[in-house]
Amino acid sequence: MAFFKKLKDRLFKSSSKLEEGLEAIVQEGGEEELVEAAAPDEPDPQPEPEPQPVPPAEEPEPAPAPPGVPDRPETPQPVPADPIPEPAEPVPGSPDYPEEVPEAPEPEPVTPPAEAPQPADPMPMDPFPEIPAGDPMGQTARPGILGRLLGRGEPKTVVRRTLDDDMLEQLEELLIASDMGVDTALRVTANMAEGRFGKKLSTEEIKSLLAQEVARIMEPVARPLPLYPKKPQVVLVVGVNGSGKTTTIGKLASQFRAAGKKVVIAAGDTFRAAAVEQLQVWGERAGVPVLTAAQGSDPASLAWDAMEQAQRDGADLLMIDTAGRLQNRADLMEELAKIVRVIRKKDPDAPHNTLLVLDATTGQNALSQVETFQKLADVSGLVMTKLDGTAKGGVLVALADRFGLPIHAIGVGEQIDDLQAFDPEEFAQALTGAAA
Ligand SMILES: Nc1nc2c(ncn2[C@@H]2O[C@H](COP(=O)(O)OP(=O)(O)OP(=O)(O)O)[C@@H](O)[C@H]2O)c(=O)[nH]1
Repeated sequence: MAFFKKLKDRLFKSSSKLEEGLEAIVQEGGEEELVEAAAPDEPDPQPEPEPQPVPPAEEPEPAPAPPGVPDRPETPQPVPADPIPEPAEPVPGSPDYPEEVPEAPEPEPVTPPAEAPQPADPMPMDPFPEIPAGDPMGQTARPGILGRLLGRGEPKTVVRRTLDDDMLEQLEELLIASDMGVDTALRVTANMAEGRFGKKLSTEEIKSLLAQEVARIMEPVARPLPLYPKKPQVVLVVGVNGSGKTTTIGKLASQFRAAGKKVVIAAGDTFRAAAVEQLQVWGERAGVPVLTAAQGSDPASLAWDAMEQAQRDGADLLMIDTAGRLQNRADLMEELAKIVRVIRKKDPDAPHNTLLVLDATTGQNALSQVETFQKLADVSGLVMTKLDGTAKGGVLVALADRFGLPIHAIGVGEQIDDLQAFDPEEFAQALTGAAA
């Protein structure tokens, strides 16, 4: 599936929440204006995003689905029960002459007719029939008809609202409610307003401005996991229990393996049998060996063994899962520090990456998790999971704005291929619902 479509589909909760909010703000104080209908036969620009796979190997994506759906022909209007009185009797045989004179108007209050009656000659009130694909009628019809069929020439309206203090305040509130955080929401709205104060804006224009601002903030942090010419490159994976560490390790392992890399996983949360089993399942799925140790044994000792095996096997990548018990931070800090001390005996530069896995559904809580884990470990980058099915996708903007840590990937589902490289523009469009 095209990356953009997938992300947009999966982020629909965040996007629809923002879209609805923006729509409501503009409708509230806006005025309807007449606009020229856009020429529907203009070429629709369809940028083809080239998503960067998380591992270095290119994962070709099929062309994305068109981001915008062209205007559908007008929905057929049910013929009013009381038709417009005809000034004169239509002549039988004339195009206006109805084939059957109805006995009496039959209102259908519950279900509209599947197909509105189609008198021989279309009148202005007639529903416009759909043009079947390839129907030459669409080519040969009179320009007026074609224009009408395609919606051209129809008077269209758009609601625009003047950007004033009230509207700015509402926008700020909406962005805060979308988990962007107060500071980021203020900065984003201020930037959106710059040079536009007192101007009239439609929902689509605001969405597009918002998407630009979001993309600008996200651009510097969209960085794939850096790969070093080190064997093995050690990736320590940290995060609270349930954030998606195991799943992310499995997905990453699978992608790296598909890119031709040799991967070893160490199940470093030795206290939780379920966590180890889960990692073994993912290792199997990814076709990658998972090193485990007896329950309750020292994770640092497992890390040492894993380092030895990875070196022996000539592995490119060693991913070490860790415990996520924040209840006892001192213990966790010591455990992580010990793992690092031990692997540094084998490679003074290890771990080369310390990935913090965050769960998007926790919203603003993700910010405090970053702060906590930065104290516990030397976090080098983030993976944000569960962006599908949450209305809290805005937290990623707050994270980028506040910490500037690289976002290496995002999780958009529970399947093995549901880990995507982070693309700031596509994310911004998916989040705001702006057209590409
Ligand atoms: N929808 C969705 N679910 C995810 C995603 N990533 C992980 N999950 C689910 O989140 C739950 C927790 O994921 P785990 O990978 O087990 O999390 P963990 O951090 O390893 O948790 P512990 O094993 O408890 O330490 C599982 O049910 C996963 O299927 C994602 O991107 N989207």
